[in-house]
Formats: sequence, C-alpha cells, structure tokens
Amino acid sequence: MSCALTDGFGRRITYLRLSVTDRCDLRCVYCMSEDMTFVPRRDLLSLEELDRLAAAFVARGVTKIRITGGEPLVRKGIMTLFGSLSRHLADGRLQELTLTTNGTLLATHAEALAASGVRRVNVSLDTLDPSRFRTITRRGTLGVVMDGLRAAREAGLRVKLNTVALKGITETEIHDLIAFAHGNDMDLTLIETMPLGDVGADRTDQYLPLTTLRRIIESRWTLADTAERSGGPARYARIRETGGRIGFITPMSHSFCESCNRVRVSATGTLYTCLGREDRTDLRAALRGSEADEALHAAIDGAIRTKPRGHDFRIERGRPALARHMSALGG
Ligand SMILES: Nc1nc2c(ncn2[C@@H]2O[C@H](COP(=O)(O)OP(=O)(O)OP(=O)(O)O)[C@@H](O)[C@H]2O)c(=O)[nH]1
Ligand SMILES: C[S@@+](CC[C@H](N)C(=O)[O-])C[C@H]1O[C@@H](n2cnc3c(N)ncnc32)[C@H](O)[C@@H]1O
Ligand code: SF4
Ligand code: SF4
Repeated sequence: MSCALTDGFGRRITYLRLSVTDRCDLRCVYCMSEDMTFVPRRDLLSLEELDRLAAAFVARGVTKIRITGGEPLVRKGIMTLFGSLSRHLADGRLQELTLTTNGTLLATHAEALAASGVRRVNVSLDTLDPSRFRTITRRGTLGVVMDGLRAAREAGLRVKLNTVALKGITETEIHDLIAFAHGNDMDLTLIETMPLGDVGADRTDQYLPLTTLRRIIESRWTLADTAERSGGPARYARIRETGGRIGFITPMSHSFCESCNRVRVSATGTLYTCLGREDRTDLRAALRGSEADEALHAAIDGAIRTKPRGHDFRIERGRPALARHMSALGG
C-alpha cells in the first residue's frame, strides 16, 4: 500500500499528530479543568500499537509526525517509541519526528530525544513569572521548565515556544516573552484560545484575539511578514530588532483550514480528521482485529475521504464548542 492520502477537498495529508496519553502533570486553565477524569490505562494503545499505527501512516505518505498528549513525556517508556519511530527518519520516508511538550520532563529526556533524531521541540510557555506560571498551570514550577529549555538547547534541539494568548496576561508579558525567546535563539508562536472542553471557567474571559496582540507588539517592535512555514498552521513574521521569528496561530480570527494537511490519532487509537469537529473513526479495532494492515488502511482511507472542510469554532459565553478537552488530542 503506497498511495497518498488525499481528502475530498484535494488536501494532501502529510502530518500526523499522535497522542500517546491524555494525562498531564499540569492543569493549564485554558486546557483542562481542575478535576479531570482520564482514560483508564487499559484503554490506551500499547507502545507497539502506536508504533504500528504510525508506520501505517508513513506508508501512506505522512512525512511529519508530532508526538503529543496530554503531556507526552509522562507516558511510561515513551523513549522506546521515539527510538523505534526513528527508523522512518533513517530510511528517508519521514522528514520530521517531533513533539509538543510542557517542558517539565525535558531535562530528563532531551538527550535521548536528540539521539532518536528529533531536531526541534515545541515547548508551551505562557509566562516568565513564577507565581503567574503556578496560577496558569495550577501546579507547575517555572524553574523546572527553564531547566528543560536549557537541557534541550544543550542537546542541540531547536526550540519553539508556544504561548496561548490570554486576556489580561499576555498584553503585558509579550515584550518580555519576545526578548526572552529571541535572546535565546528560540522562535515564539502565539495561539488563540480555542473553545474545547469545560475548563471550569468562562472562555470569553480568556480570549485575546491575535489581531489585538499584534497591534500591541507593533507598538514596540518592527514586524515583517515572511512566507517561511514550519509545516503547522502558524504564519510568521520576523522582528527587525531581534532577527527572530514570531508565529501567529489564529483559528478564531483567521481560519487556516483551506490548507490543512493533518489528522490526529488519540491515545486510544481514534482517528480525528479535524480538531474542531466530532468526526472520528476507531482504528483500534482494525489494529487489533488482524496482524495484516488491510483493515487499518481501509479504515484510514474511509475517514480521510470524509475529512470536514474546517471547524466552526465560536467563542460564546458560557459553553465550549466541543465537549472534548484539548488534552484529549494534544492540540
Ligand atoms: N485549529 C487548529 N489548531 C491547530 C491545528 N494544528 C495545530 N493547532 C494548534 O496550534 C498550536 C500549536 O501546535 P503545535 O503542537 O506547536 O504544532 P504546530 O503548530 O503544527 O507546529 P510546527 O510544526 O512547529 O508548525 C496548538 O494549540 C494546536 O492546538 C489545526 O489543525 N487546527
Ligand atoms: C494540549 S497541549 C499537549 C502537549 C503538551 N502538554 C503541551 O502543553 O505542550 C498542546 C498545545 O495546545 C495548546 N492548548 C491547550 N489548550 C488550548 C486551547 N484551549 N486553545 C488553544 N491552544 C490550547 C497548549 O498551549 C499547547 O501548546
Ligand atoms: S496545555 Fe499541555 S501542559 Fe497544559 S494542561 Fe494541557 S496538556 Fe497539560
Ligand atoms: S480546524 Fe480542522 S480543518 Fe481546520 S486546520 Fe484544524 S484540523 Fe484542519
């Protein structure tokens, strides 16, 4: 089986976001509620099954795999999966193996990640203030993430910081975040909050459109838009004063669905063809039903054919657009 995955709108699917757990050591206010019920461990795909699933997508032309979560680095034995997936880099079929992480376990794993062929990591960081960090994550320690960032750079990994734009917080922190990221040779990408899952608070109070934030940035820095892309949805600008890149991910104020190249698989083996829709296909049954991959490929094909055109997110007072939390699919 080698034919490429193309959806009903002619979009080639080359990017797999593979979630390895829905658990996390943090509880960010825009992502989770304080009290979360996680998937029972027995329902998770094993590391071998995750590996086989990823291989099926690589066989169908996927060239980029991002491991995500929950927090991917809390999954027991996760480095075995990275080590195993690196064979697709070695044979040239995979162009990029990477992850998105909150950084709390990066100091432990940075070298092993680099040894598995990971070249860059996206690390989520919304503030440089330790007490605010604790408030946003409900339990994290900023210094631990700072150690992780240092370890990643020492291991030779390129780092991109992901910052969720939060009303009342990011307006005042953005200039320091730019100086910190670019001063340490890291890209910085800003993300609009998406209305996924009940987080125990009203999202209207969190949402800060990036159009507003960009105006604030431009009051201090000089931005020049660039056509450079990193394979994800961000649109980038260079900041003249730092020479660094700043990315804008704007699902709410400016949708990027027409150029969508990706699908997601949850840690239980459910394929979601759109982050903003409920459409889903169980791959676990196909995976477990046969040692051959025919049924798996047929299930993948069927799902991709009906991939939705895009999301229908709206920030509405009082209720999330989808019940599913961001951590269920890893963004
Ligand atoms: N609406 C929407 N948001 C997305 C999509 N892909 C990524 N995001 C969001 O973008 C943010 C950053 O995602 P990352 O995990 O860093 O991945 P990426 O932007 O593809 O990363 P690069 O490979 O560095 O471009 C997260 O909040 C994701 O939820 C998408 O297809 N649709
Ligand atoms: C769900 S996390 C999973 C990976 C890892 N735990 C981390 O935080 O990087 C992936 C990305 O989604 C972002 N995210 C979480 N909830 C979001 C929301 N409601 N809207 C927009 N982005 C969100 C996070 O900031 C992070 O950059
Ligand atoms: S954004 Fe990442 S670190 Fe924060 S709670 Fe969600 S999964 Fe955990
Ligand atoms: S919202 Fe859906 S269609 Fe739009 S970019 Fe994300 S996954 Fe693709």
